[in-house]
Amino acid sequence: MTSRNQQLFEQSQRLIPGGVNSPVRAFRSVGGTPVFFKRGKGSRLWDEDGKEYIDYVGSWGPMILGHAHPEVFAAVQKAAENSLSFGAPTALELEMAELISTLVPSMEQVRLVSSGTEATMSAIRLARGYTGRSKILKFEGCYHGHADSLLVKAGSGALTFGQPSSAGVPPELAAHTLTLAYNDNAAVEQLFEQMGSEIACIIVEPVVGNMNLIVPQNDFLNLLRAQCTKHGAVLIFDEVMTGFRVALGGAQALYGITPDLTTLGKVIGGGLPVGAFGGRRDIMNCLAPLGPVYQAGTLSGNPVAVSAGLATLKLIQTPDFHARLNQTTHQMVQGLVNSARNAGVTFSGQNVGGMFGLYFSASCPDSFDAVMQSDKEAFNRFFHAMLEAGIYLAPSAFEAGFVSAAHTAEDIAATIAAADNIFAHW
Ligand SMILES: N[C@H](C=O)CCC(=O)O
Repeated sequence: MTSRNQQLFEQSQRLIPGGVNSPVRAFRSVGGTPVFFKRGKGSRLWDEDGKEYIDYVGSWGPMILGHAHPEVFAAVQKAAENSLSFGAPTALELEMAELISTLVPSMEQVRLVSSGTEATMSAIRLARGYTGRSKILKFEGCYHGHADSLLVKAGSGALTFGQPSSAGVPPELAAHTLTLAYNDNAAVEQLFEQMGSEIACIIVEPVVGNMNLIVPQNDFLNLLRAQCTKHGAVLIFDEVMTGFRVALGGAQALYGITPDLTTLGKVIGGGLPVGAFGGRRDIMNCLAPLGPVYQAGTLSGNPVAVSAGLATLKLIQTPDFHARLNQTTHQMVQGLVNSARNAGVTFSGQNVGGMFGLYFSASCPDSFDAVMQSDKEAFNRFFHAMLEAGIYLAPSAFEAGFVSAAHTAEDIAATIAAADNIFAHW
């Protein structure tokens, strides 16, 4: 009998390209039918066929409190009663800007947008406008949303489908995007030596979550800071994924580095579409209406979305929130690593706070090349076996996973037990 998931996917493919509204949802690299979800509560999801899952995708990061948190829901309801949108300033967005500036002090000024892509795209334009330079530097396998300048050697879905650069990006524009290997200090130094005065900015995921999970090594982030300062380039930390997740103050607080600009998304909207970019006042003052860099948005600072974000940000400030999230995530990852080791399966894993990476390789990769060498077929097999067991992992070997505060000891034990069973029959 055809399941409702399958029926919905067949119908969707007729009306929506690939049947999905974002490519990574399509299960293309892992194969099979994407799951159509109907309901979520805490750490759990239910699909259209009524099957229950423990969720480690968390809507790709925003659901740090789990699904349908009552306080977030109440805040949304209250805001919605006053109107869904004004297209004008509100006290709520001021409250959000104040909170962001307090939690992420490098963000002296903030502008709200509606997605991570808008945040990074705007930050790049601002960096170019501020410096009067055109070239930008990004790192292979890092993904900063789908704006033209940033879809060059990109991670996430672009990498999952084997096309890390996109058709439709004019070559003349892509030529302004320079790419180097993440964690390659010598290459960065050499590039800045050769053409530092032409580079407007470096944009980097301080912990990469779009080519699986890669952590910065050998003082990489410090080196980026030093090179930008020396050559007058703007350092942009793309904290869309890491912001409020790896630590309350994001990766910049965890590693003690101050970027010039920061981009935020995901957790800041608590599951509704909010993004933000911000940083040094002198740079932010180049934005219209004060300065010559134009950036705008009809729904920017939307009151309903901002209220979900504010409620979420308030709840994650409770003492030990991030320490507990880190501990839960670490226990889950180590459980899977032990389970594979006991069965003699080549597997590794690591986490930074509530973000984790699982790899079918002997050790955790530290570069794009190392990730590419991991066993993708083994990942796909593991993914499907876990899905069958009711554990929902990201449907790609190139995406980080996420744990929420709603994940319980029972969830972790059930996840490890599922992996024990899978690896025992590997
Ligand atoms: N890695 C992407 C965002 O962070 C996954 C979400 C998407 O592209 O739909």
